[in-house]
Amino acid sequence: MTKPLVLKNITKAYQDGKEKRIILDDVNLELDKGEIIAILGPSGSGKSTLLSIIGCLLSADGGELHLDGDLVTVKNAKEWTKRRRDYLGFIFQNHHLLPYLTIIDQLKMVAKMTKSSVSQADLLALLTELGIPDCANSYPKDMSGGQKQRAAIARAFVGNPSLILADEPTASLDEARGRQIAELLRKEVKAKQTAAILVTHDERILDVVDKIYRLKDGKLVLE
Ligand SMILES: Nc1ncnc2c1ncn2[C@@H]1O[C@H](COP(=O)(O)OP(=O)(O)OP(=O)(O)O)[C@@H](O)[C@H]1O
Repeated sequence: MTKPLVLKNITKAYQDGKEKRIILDDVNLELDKGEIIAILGPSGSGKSTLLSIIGCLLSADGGELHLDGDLVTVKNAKEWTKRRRDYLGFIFQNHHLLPYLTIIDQLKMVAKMTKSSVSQADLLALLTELGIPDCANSYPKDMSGGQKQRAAIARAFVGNPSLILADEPTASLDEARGRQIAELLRKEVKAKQTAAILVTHDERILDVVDKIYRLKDGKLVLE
């Protein structure tokens, strides 16, 4: 079975004055379809760096990144954009919704960009699954933080990506809403058999994930 993500011996270092600081030191990771994992680690441990490499936003110094069986070697930005569109969905700490489009129009735009043949009814069904059918024609400014994050999850799933990358998706929400968002994410991952990586400091949501990894001293370790 093709895995949504395989990382082999990923390395990354940054120049710090005259010194080279190793941030990722032979990181290996595999995800199966329908698997949701969390990556924890103290501030500065390299979580964003790792997520950026997986998200085709930053090149590794060494190692291999395979998305859905496709080896991503090209450093050409056009190829990266295509990889992001074909394989990935992103969820950020602060929703990143467009202020000037209604939610349904934002979903339609992603459907068009990813060339996926979803109907308006499919998109409305997705919003219903996420508990915000009434927000279809709303603008982000008229929605609560939790509703916006639900819309951001919906947007990440449009186009059926094989892997969702979520960077601190609950950080801007209170405990109850944070949990609801994490549980919804898990439900969608399982229903759609997408894989997902949650980078988080939020230890309260760790029971929704299948596996917990910690990034420490450049190494990714399974708990
Ligand atoms: N472009 C860069 N040039 C030099 N150093 C960098 C660069 N980007 C990140 N770093 C350093 O690499 C280390 C890892 O940063 P990264 O942002 O990946 O950590 P993080 O675990 O995501 O932290 P946080 O939880 O605070 O977001 C940090 O020490 C940071 O200062």
